[in-house]
Amino acid sequence: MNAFGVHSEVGRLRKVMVHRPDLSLKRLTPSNRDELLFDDVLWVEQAQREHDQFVAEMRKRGVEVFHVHDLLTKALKTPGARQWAISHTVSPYTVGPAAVESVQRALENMSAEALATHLIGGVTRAELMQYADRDLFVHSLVASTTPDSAFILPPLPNHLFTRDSSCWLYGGVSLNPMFWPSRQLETVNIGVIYRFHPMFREAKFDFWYPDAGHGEEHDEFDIQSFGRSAIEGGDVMPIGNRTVLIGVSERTTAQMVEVLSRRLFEKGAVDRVIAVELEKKRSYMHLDVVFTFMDRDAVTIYPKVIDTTKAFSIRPGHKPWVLDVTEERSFLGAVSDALGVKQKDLRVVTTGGDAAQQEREQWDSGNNVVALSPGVVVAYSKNVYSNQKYREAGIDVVEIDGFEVGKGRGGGHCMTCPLLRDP
Ligand SMILES: NC(=[NH2+])NCCC[C@H](N)C(=O)O
Repeated sequence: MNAFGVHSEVGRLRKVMVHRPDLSLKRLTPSNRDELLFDDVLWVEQAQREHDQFVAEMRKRGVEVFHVHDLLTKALKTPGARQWAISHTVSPYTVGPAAVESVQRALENMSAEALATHLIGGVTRAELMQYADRDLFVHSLVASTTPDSAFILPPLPNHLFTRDSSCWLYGGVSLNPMFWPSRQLETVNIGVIYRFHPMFREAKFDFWYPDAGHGEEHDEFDIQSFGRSAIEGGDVMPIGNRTVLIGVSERTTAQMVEVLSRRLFEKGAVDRVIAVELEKKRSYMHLDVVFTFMDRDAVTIYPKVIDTTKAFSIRPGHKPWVLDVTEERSFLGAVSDALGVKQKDLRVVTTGGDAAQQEREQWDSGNNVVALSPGVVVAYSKNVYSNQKYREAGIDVVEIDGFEVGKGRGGGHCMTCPLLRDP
């Protein structure tokens, strides 16, 4: 068995990457939380307790859990990693041309652990000055006009949602160009992990996107080339049977679905991509907030969105650069067809309660469950109406608290990046 690869949405989860709330979440304030895509500030210690509970439930069931901060610290100790991380994070685009050199030098002076902390948690001018030369002030307008407590490098609180910055599709991984500027640097950190951490360096797997190998010798990864072509892992699901579902959403463009589909077809990794169109709206920012799998033949849906959505199947065309795109009669019909389940046998469980309760629980990630094995899912305890329905449908629901961690709008599915999962 390969060390990494994700072959379904519900097969036994064996390895997963998560991010424990840390400095980056302490940086959230009422004035920056909007731009940082959080609906409120968090009580970070409580968020940590909730996250620890989530991790404990997974470990109890045999899942090997890796933390982003640990992986990044270790990766940064590999020769070349520090330089790659710093040069991809600190550019004229992030700190202004005049400060690039001094900020890079300052980060060079940090230990691997401190560097990981600040690549995730951002760095204020005051913090940076502990590591930087005084000439930073003389040359940089950015440094001169940034107050001490303001950021020279931004915090990345959405690292909490490891689902989005990268995603595994069968035997390879995609490092995703993310839609909002406030999330784009996450992919650099995650890229450092996959490129330089010994555990990944020693493993055999493909990079679906960008098309690059391990390490600095294949360095096509350039944050500044991120244009309109965005994709986020919350929209992407390898459901098995050589099929991938991808939401075309606020965060994932049709252009990028084509790019990734073509690449997966060229590499012979999949035969069919089902693209599902979602309204571009914060509450439905990704496919996985309105639709997730609970069992081989069971899904949870937010009916208001899924009942009316359009879906298209994309298959390899007659020439390598051509794609065959056909509209499906219904999204759930296409999903059952791809799974080899008769549509009438697909168990579709809707968000619980009346219309108002459904809207509230969808907002609180009631449809965003993560399966640990077929029929066993993790869900927030606050979604009482939905959880009860899942149980009535025969699903084993493991409840965790999500009062604080949920404020960024994500549940168990968003907070996990599966690294190894059975078919
Ligand atoms: N896979 C997901 N649904 N992730 C949720 C991401 C939430 C995050 N605050 C954002 O807006 O980007």
